[in-house]
Amino acid sequence: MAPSKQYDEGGQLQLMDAERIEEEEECFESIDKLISQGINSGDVKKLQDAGIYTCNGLMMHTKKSLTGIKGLSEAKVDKICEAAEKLLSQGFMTGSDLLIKRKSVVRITTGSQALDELLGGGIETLCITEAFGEFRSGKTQLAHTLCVSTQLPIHMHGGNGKVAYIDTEGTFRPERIVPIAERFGMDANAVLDNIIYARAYTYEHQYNLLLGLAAKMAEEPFRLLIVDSVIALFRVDFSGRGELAERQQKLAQMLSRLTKIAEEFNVAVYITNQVIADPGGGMFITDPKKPAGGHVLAHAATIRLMLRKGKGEQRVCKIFDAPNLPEGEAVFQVTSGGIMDAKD
Ligand SMILES: Nc1ncnc2c1ncn2[C@@H]1O[C@H](COP(=O)(O)OP(=O)(O)OP(=O)(O)O)[C@@H](O)[C@H]1O
Repeated sequence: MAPSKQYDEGGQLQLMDAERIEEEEECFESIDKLISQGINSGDVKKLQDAGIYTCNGLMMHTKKSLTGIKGLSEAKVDKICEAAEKLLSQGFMTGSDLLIKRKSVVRITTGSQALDELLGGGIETLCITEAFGEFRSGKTQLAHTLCVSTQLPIHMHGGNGKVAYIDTEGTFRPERIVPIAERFGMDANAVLDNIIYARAYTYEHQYNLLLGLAAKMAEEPFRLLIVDSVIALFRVDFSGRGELAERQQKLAQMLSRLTKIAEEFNVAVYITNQVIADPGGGMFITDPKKPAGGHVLAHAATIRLMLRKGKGEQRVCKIFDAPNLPEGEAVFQVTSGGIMDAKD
């Protein structure tokens, strides 16, 4: 196994030896382990070529989709799934076991204590957090701050891991990372090296990037995936009412992929969303805006945050929907050093 990375006292990501990382990081079974269960390496390679790098990821595919992989017959797929089941204990678990599993959830600081408190500690791994709001409400600035804070060690409320950034609007600015890294006392170049970035131009490109990401996440310790914005390309590539059903179906597939990545690799998925006018909101609603993406997005995102502008550089975050967080709001501020607590 290649050497992986760890932080020194100053919070900087450093190379660490393979054994230590194996103890700490293994939350999935590599697909190579199927070979020890009698699956031939050629078939394992076919799975990898199809973007499946872990047994956990394999179990998230239906047999129908696996037999769609060139060279894998139904009989082979049955054998492969049986072998993967032996390596994993899927199926039912007790509530106590689940509680232990939930202990692996990492919460990554947003840079603002008030916002962290609202979120129960920060942005969680194992699920999707969505931020929606008007333009300039701070969604992308929060994404930039998370790019840096994810690399902090756990005891500094970071995620001790790398970041993958999919940008559909061309709004990522590496130069913004520099002052944010400096604010956290980190070396900006090292921080930038630990962010992998891709610009997506079509919804298909966006989906294919996610498939390719599994290979990287199986090899290196990632803790955050950002898609900014998740819906923009769908709104461009599908136009008009006639294409709405197809758009929602493709969007659902992509969101399902994001959920699986979150669970397979214990990463936090942070997506941004746009708002659309809500003509159904009625004349008594003061701000008739709602998140785009309809029910499909509403069901996929576990934690939904609504951002809006406050006075000056202040922004307000409201919990719009979350299974285990009380309703509430937090005020924060966008600064050159990223997201911080509001000054007054
Ligand atoms: N270096 C900086 N220092 C202070 N504030 C900044 C800095 N850079 C950006 N901002 C603030 O962040 C705001 C932009 O926020 P952001 O790009 O996160 O918006 P957004 O919600 O992603 O909007 P959009 O939908 O347009 O992408 C700017 O209006 C500005 O107020």
